[in-house]
Amino acid sequence: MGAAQQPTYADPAARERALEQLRRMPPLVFAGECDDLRDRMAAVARGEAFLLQGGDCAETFEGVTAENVRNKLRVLLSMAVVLTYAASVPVVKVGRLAGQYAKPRSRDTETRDGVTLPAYRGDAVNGFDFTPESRVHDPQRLVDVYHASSATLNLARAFTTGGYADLRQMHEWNKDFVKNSPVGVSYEQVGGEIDRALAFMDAIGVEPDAFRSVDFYSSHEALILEYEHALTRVDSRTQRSYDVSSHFVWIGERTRQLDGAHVELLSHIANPIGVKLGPTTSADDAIALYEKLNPERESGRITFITRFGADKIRDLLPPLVEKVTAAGLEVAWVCDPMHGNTFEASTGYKTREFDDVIDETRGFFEVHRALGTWPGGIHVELTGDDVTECVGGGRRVSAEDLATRYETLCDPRLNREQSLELAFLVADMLHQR
Ligand SMILES: O=C[C@H](O)[C@H](O)COP(=O)(O)O
Ligand SMILES: C=C(OP(=O)(O)O)C(=O)O
Repeated sequence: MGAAQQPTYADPAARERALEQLRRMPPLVFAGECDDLRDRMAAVARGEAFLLQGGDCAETFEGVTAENVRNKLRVLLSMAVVLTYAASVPVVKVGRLAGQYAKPRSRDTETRDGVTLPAYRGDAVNGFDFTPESRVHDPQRLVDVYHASSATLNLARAFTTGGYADLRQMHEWNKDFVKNSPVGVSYEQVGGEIDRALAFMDAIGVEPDAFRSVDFYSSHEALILEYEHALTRVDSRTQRSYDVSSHFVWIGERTRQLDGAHVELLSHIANPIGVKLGPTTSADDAIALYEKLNPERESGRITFITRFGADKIRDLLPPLVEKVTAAGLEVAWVCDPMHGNTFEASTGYKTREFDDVIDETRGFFEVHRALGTWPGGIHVELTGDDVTECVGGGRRVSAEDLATRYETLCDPRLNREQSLELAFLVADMLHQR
C-alpha cells in the first residue's frame, strides 16, 4: 500500500528544491531529548506518570506570535499544575506544537456555492483562503513549516526554562480570569495551597531553583512523509535514526495501515511514537502495529491514543486493552476524547460537546480501573484563548455562541476555561484511583 493523505505537487523541481533545503537544516530537537521523553513515556506505561498532550488542531503560520505561543503554554502549564498537585502524579508535558501544520481530510475537495477547490490540508500544504491560488499545494510551505516550528520551539524553550514557568508565577498565568469564573476560583485555591507548600520548602531549605523551569516536549502528526523523511538524521552517539522535527510524532487514524508508508517510516526512527486508534481497530490490528513499530519491545516507545467516541469507549476499549496486555506488550494508553465526538451544530459549525469529552474521559478511566491497567494520559485539542468552538462547559457555550469567536481552521478546540475544567475533572478521576 502507498502513502495516504499526501500533497500533490505540480512542479517536481520545486518539490526537490524544498526537500533539499530541509535536508540541510539543523535539527529542531536533539536525539538525547527524544530519549529522555521515551524514558518518561516508559514511566507512563508503567503507571508512574501521566501524559498531558495538547494544543491546536492545526497550527498556522499567522499564529506564530509571542502572545499565541505563550497562551498555549500557559494553559498547558496550568493544567499540568492542577493535575500534579491535585492527583500527586508526575505529569509529562507535551505540546501539539511546533510542527502541527498538516491535516488529514475526509475529502480531497471542498465545495462552496457551486465552486469546488482542493480541501485545505493545513498550512504545510496550502492556504485556507477559498481561492484557486491559495489552495494549490506548494512545496515551499514545508520550508516555512520548519521555520515556524523553529521559532515556536525557541520561544517555548525560553518560556519553560527562563522563568515564566516558575511555579511561583502560577497566579500570574490566569489572574485575568480567575475572579469571574468558577474554575478560576478553584485554580486560585490550588495556587494558595501550592504557595504554602513552597513557603514550607523554602523554610526547610529545599533548593528553590527546582521550581523555576519545567520539561516540555513538542509533538505533531507525522503526516507528510517527505517532510519527516527530510528531517530524519542518524544520531552520531548511537547510530540510530531520529526524526528531529519533533520529540514525539504520531500516526493518525487515517494513515495507520499496517502495510502503509507512515507505519513503515516510523518503524525506522527511535523517537517515542503514538498511534491513533479509532473504533474500527481490532486488538489484532493493534498488536500487529506494535510488533511492526517496536519489534525490539523498547520501553516507552509506543503510545496508543484511543479516540472512540463517548458512546463507544466502554464497549470497544476493554477487549483492546485486555488482548494487548495479555500479549505482554507494554504501551502507554492515552485517551483522545476529541476526535470521536465531532458533530455539526444546528448553526452549521463543526463542534464538540464538552460533556461528551468528559464522558469519554470518564469511560477511559472506568475501563482501566476495571482491568487494573493504568490510564496513562489525555491528548486534547485546545487553545489558550477564550474561543467559542466547543459547546458546553461551565459557561454553557451554546450553538448560537459558536459564531462569537470561532477561529480554528479545522477542528474545534477547548478554550482556556474548558481546558482547566477538564484538568480539574481528570485530577479528580486520577485522585479517586
Ligand atoms: O483533525 C482531524 C482531521 O483532520 C479532521 O477531523 C478532518 O476533518 P474533515 O472531516 O472535515 O476533513
Ligand atoms: C487527525 C487527528 O486525529 P485522528 O487521526 O485521530 O483523526 C488529529 O489528532 O489531528
